Amino acid sequence: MGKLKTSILTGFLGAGKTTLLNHLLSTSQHERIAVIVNEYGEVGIDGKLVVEAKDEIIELNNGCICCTVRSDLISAIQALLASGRPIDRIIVETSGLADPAPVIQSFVLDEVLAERLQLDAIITVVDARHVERHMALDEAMEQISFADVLLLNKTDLESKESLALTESKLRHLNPLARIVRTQSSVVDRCAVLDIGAFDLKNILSIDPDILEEHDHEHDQSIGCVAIREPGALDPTMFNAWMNRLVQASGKDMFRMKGVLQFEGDPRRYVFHGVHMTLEGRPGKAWMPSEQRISEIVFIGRNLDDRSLRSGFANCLAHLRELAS
Ligand SMILES: Nc1nc2c(ncn2[C@@H]2O[C@H](COP(=O)(O)OP(=O)(O)OP(=O)(O)O)[C@@H](O)[C@H]2O)c(=O)[nH]1
Repeated sequence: MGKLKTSILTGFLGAGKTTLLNHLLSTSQHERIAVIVNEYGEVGIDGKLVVEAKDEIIELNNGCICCTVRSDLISAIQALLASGRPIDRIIVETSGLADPAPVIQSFVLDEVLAERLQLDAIITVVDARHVERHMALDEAMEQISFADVLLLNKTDLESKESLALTESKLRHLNPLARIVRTQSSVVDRCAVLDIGAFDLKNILSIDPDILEEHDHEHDQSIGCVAIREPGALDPTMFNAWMNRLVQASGKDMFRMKGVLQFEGDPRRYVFHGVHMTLEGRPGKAWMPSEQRISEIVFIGRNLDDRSLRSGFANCLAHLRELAS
């Protein structure tokens, strides 16, 4: 029995990992792909944004796959393998704050994973617009250094000159990785899957201690606030609040994402923020039988939990009526 190909998708918060995952799933034809999605926050949004229902999606939330939920990753994959379900490939999307080294370590050191899986490549998505800012953070640097393929994404947002400069910085940090420029993470599957690029020797040359167990810590000032709320939001108030929020704290607000219930709208509203860039679009309609709940996650530096919660509450339509 051949080993099951496994790819790790990594890249800093908001770089375009889920967009890439969706692209790979929607162009997968008959392949059966098991997807493991890891999110830092206790409310998992990515699982709801992954397109293909035919594929198996395992969510590992409330912690980073590189530390708190690392053993969950190993157990989830072991359970998947033991289930005997037919699978052609595994794709693991790490949280945007994950250090890839301990994740790689799990694939090399765990006996079951090492025997049954073949780590095909580490694919790192880089946000061309925010890469400079992200490079100040260890996690982002590690994600770039360990990559076998670097997707320089969001090319639509930057000039040719800026892209060339970023590419030379990436090349300096990781001379071995192939760099592919992308918009909306659209890439030829052959450039990222079944490329057999992962090589432990390369990884050991970057980090000779990678196979040693050692504790690592994330920057303690970076945190997460997650809100789940059944009340409908007033879209005008919500948009105004978001604009004020990014003006005031866009630098430290790394990521916002949510699936929201807007007053009078039969569809979900899918919302993304990456620093100052905000994007939203209507999503799937709510089913009559399901409870409509807005979920939003904020990840950033020195987040003010109380003010985010009260800002959100101020946008609730039923409170607006009470106030007037
Ligand atoms: N302008 C532009 N926006 C993009 C591009 N690729 C992705 N985005 C947007 O960037 C935002 C984040 O994309 P995701 O795919 O959710 O990013 P992610 O890396 O999975 O985010 P986290 O899981 O939170 O770390 C979304 O609003 C996307 O629509 C691109 O090439 N250009």
